[in-house]
Amino acid sequence: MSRVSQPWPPVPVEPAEAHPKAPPAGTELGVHFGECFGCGDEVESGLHLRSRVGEGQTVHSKFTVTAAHQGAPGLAHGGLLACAFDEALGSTVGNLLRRPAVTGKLETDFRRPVPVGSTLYIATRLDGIAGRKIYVSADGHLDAEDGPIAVSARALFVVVGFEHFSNHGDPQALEKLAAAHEKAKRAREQREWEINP
Ligand SMILES: CCCCC/C=C\C/C=C\C/C=C\C/C=C\CCCC(=O)SCCNC(=O)CCNC(=O)[C@H](O)C(C)(C)COP(=O)(O)OP(=O)(O)OC[C@H]1O[C@@H](n2cnc3c(N)ncnc32)[C@H](O)[C@@H]1OP(=O)(O)O
Repeated sequence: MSRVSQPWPPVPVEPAEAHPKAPPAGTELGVHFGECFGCGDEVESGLHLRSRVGEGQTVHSKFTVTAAHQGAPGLAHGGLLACAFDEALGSTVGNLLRRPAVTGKLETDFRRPVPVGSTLYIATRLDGIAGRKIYVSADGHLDAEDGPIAVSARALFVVVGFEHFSNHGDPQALEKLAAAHEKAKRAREQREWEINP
């Protein structure tokens, strides 16, 4: 079977311009929800993925594989690696475009094993927009930002109304997301104050 994939994005797209209020390059992005398995600080065995805005339409994320993330002995579970990419890609869409969106399709290429104890550096870019459809892709580098690519992913996110989360999930979803957003903003201001008092 060939590794050659279909053209990407699969449909004609407009360039994805960052929202005028998108956080600038260098900004450390906070937890979007404390109970999120991908980034939440309240989930002990979660991925605790952390992200920083890069230059252009990019976000740089990283997470360290622990014993809680194993599939085969000593190796990361592929589904958890896919989760890390869903989080990194979703964070890129949400923070750079500031539009609520959910994953419609997520494709992963697993190229090298990812051992427990290694850190995956995930570089994500916005590839384009077609109406409500947002195309985004990422490479996961092993143990360094320029390390070998262990996993690549590409995804379609579909823009939804904020009511998607309260109608289909927790009725308090919007309040919980807003509270997490405020907490992340305060933490960011505190960090900036410590760096530039
Ligand atoms: C998650 C938190 C978000 C919080 C947002 C708040 C603040 C944002 C700030 C920061 C966010 C930070 C971090 C976020 C981090 C992680 C994110 C994790 C994301 C997830 O983990 S999220 C869970 C998994 N996700 C789902 O739970 C989706 C279930 N699903 C549905 O809810 C519907 O399925 C939906 C809404 C996708 C579409 O439904 P719909 O009825 O609204 O629209 P429709 O079906 O018409 O699709 C419209 C156009 O997309 C095309 N299309 C759709 N799906 C396609 C597919 N699979 N392949 C090819 N094309 C597809 C159609 O073909 C059509 O294309 P066209 O317009 O050209 O005809």
